[in-house]
Amino acid sequence: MTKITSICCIGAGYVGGPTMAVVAKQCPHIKVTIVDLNEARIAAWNDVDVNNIPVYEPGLSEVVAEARGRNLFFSTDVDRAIEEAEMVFISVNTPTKTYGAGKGMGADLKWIELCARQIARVSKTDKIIVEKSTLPVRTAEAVRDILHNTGNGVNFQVLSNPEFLAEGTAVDDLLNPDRVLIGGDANPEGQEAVQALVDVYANWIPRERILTTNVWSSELSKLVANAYLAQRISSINSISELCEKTEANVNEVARAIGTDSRIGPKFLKASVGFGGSCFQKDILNLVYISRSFGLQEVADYWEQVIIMNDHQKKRFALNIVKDLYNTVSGKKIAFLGWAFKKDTNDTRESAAIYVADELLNEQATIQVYDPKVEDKQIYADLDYLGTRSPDLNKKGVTVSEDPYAACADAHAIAVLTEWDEFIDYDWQRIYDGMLKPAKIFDGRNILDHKKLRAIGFKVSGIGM
Ligand SMILES: NC(=O)C1=CN([C@@H]2O[C@H](COP(=O)(O)OP(=O)(O)OC[C@H]3O[C@@H](n4cnc5c(N)ncnc54)[C@H](O)[C@@H]3O)[C@@H](O)[C@H]2O)C=CC1
Ligand SMILES: O=C(O)[C@H]1O[C@H](OP(=O)(O)OP(=O)(O)OC[C@H]2O[C@@H](n3ccc(=O)[nH]c3=O)[C@H](O)[C@@H]2O)[C@H](O)[C@@H](O)[C@@H]1O
Repeated sequence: MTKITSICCIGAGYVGGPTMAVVAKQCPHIKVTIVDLNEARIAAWNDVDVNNIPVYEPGLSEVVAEARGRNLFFSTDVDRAIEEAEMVFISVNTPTKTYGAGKGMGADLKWIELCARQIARVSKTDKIIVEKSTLPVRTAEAVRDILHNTGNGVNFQVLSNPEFLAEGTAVDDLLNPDRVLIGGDANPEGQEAVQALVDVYANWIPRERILTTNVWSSELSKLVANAYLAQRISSINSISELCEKTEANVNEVARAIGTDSRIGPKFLKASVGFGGSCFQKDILNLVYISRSFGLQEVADYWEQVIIMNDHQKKRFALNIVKDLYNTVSGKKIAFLGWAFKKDTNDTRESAAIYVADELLNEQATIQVYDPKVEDKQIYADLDYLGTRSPDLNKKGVTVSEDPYAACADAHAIAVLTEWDEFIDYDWQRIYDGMLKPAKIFDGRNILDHKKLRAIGFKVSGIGM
């Protein structure tokens, strides 16, 4: 049986970095090298001040501090790390395609293919290749084909090992996962590779939580898990709109249904809409795959989750306009939060971007405060949409490092991210500094609405 002593991970992003740092922490006997083409990113992972690592996750800098230099290494020398490793994880980005067939729907697998070709070219010894990126079902077939047809005659086993961590809780999720999923071939070589990876995780995860399946079930389960989670959010968000028409309260409805053990309480928090790099991308991918097999009804069913989410983001923005007497032109709206959820500096597909875009179309001026997101990221997010010139985005949006300054002289505040610190602000002070009537649109239902109303705010939540 293969006992793994050296691992390479291609891709030092939000998944590769935390995942492999935890593997290194929990397995001091395994040398883990994380490689990336992005030199700035690797330099940041190697920064002498461990607080400057490029991914903000509670507890991550401590994990990196413990393992870095001992058995955890970050490098741009991709070839060397592949060559030295017995097991190579591929954890590169797999975004939605922006060109050609499947544009806007299918996953762009060009980085996966580049990795496969590089591994094939460089490898001089047998290796286990692990798909850590989220991939369309049957991608392993293509990876295997490239490895076997362009390699140096060495043996490769391809496993699927999708990652289920959520940002903001990545370290906890990795240390104590609900399950780890490993898909491999049924033949003896495939099963030996599966066992080698099971043995890595078994260093800290109880064996009964390590599930093994065939490769295709594993690849597909990742897309389905994200689709189910996102579907719950779109479902409760659809009900939030009905609540607003009927004087029902979506928090009460969520509690009432969530206490049914068959439904369960998680992922029932109505919001301004889900964001993050994966839910939308993975559902679009599922829709695209279904359509490519001619499964129109299946595709339409899942696509509705995205349609509902887009509606929720737009509805939030348009409610602000409506409530501010049908015009926000020249009015200042303060945004509390830009990240797609709390405890992360990640802004990919954040609802805040789309809400800002709608309000800028209405000629609002926006001042953003987010405890972890830098101004250049905010402008990059808006520029990426291509709705208006970078100059106009800079004119319409300013970024503040102080929440009180961001809210000063504003007509309204929109809460876009559920950062805990927002709850405990001195709301009287904020109220005093705002134009009246002072309005709050709580896109996360996190603030104490009763208390705010007592101060004098006009408060709108989601679904109430
Ligand atoms: N972000 C998340 O919370 C989760 C993401 N995933 C999946 O994990 C995968 C990676 O996601 P993230 O880490 O968020 O992406 P990311 O964009 O943060 O990181 C990917 C990294 O791969 C590097 N890269 C791309 N091609 C390369 C190559 N040929 N050689 C070396 N480096 C290369 C890029 O420079 C980048 O730094 C995606 O498939 C995603 O769907 C899965 C679970 C959670
Ligand atoms: O594949 C991925 O990338 C990951 O996607 C999600 O993780 P993540 O996007 O990091 O964060 P979530 O906690 O799932 O939140 C996603 C979005 O939904 C929103 N959300 C979440 C829960 C809820 O009840 N309501 C709600 O609006 C969040 O604010 C956020 O914008 C999944 O939870 C992970 O299991 C998965 O590994």
